[in-house]
Amino acid sequence: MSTTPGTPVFHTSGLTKTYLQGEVEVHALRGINLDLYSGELVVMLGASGSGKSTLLNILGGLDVPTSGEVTYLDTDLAGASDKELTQYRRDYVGFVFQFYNLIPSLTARENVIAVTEIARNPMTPEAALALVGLDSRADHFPAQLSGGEQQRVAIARAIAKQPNVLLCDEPTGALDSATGVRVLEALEKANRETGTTTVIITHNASIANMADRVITLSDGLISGEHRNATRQAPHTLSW
Ligand SMILES: Nc1ncnc2c1ncn2[C@@H]1O[C@H](COP(=O)(O)OP(=O)(O)OP(=O)(O)O)[C@@H](O)[C@H]1O
Repeated sequence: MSTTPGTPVFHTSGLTKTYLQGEVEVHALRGINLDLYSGELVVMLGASGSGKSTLLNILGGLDVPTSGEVTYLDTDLAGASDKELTQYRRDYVGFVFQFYNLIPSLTARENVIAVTEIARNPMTPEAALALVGLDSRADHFPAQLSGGEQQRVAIARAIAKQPNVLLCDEPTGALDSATGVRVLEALEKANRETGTTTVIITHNASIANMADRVITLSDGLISGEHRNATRQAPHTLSW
């Protein structure tokens, strides 16, 4: 299955990000021109330091660019205030990070509820946990779950508010291949069943075949882009 491009959700043009480390300027992004489309699953590849996290953080409203344009639908993310970015993240964006950031004293269900309580249009915590195959573990605490299961709870938490976009930064980075595949299956299913525009960043090229589209970053620039004819099921991937 492969989606055809629909409406652009994100648009960037000439996007740059420069960090100052002491006296030294680090050019993390050096002119990114990119459109991301509604409902697509994009894998973003690139070596360590190529700018993947910086780009994802700007798309997710966690950081702002140094120059250039970045819009989410009609919202200008480059010129938004902190308050507007907070609202944007709360209403539209789900994040999944390499380390799961679950609250250890809360069960899986309660970790999801922490988000659904403040969301505008959430699914039930049970539905979110069922989507990642963990409905039977809802009353378990993070310490009673494996790394892969904890990451799936983190995915349930991210998708429970039904975000328009799901941004995943190395979601399998801390996991072995078999466990990572189950996490990718949960992300693929969430994308397919909820239509959330999904970006997965990784340095692991094996993951690219599950995407509608693959974008490669090198040294702060897009160095490659291709569309897969079909999306390969995550269970066929290994590394
Ligand atoms: N807060 C910061 N302050 C200074 N430099 C930074 C900061 N964040 C990122 N950088 C630098 O910007 C460049 C791009 O970093 P970024 O984390 O976006 O790359 P990445 O492709 O996600 O790498 P990795 O795969 O290792 O996470 C790197 O040279 C990094 O050291």
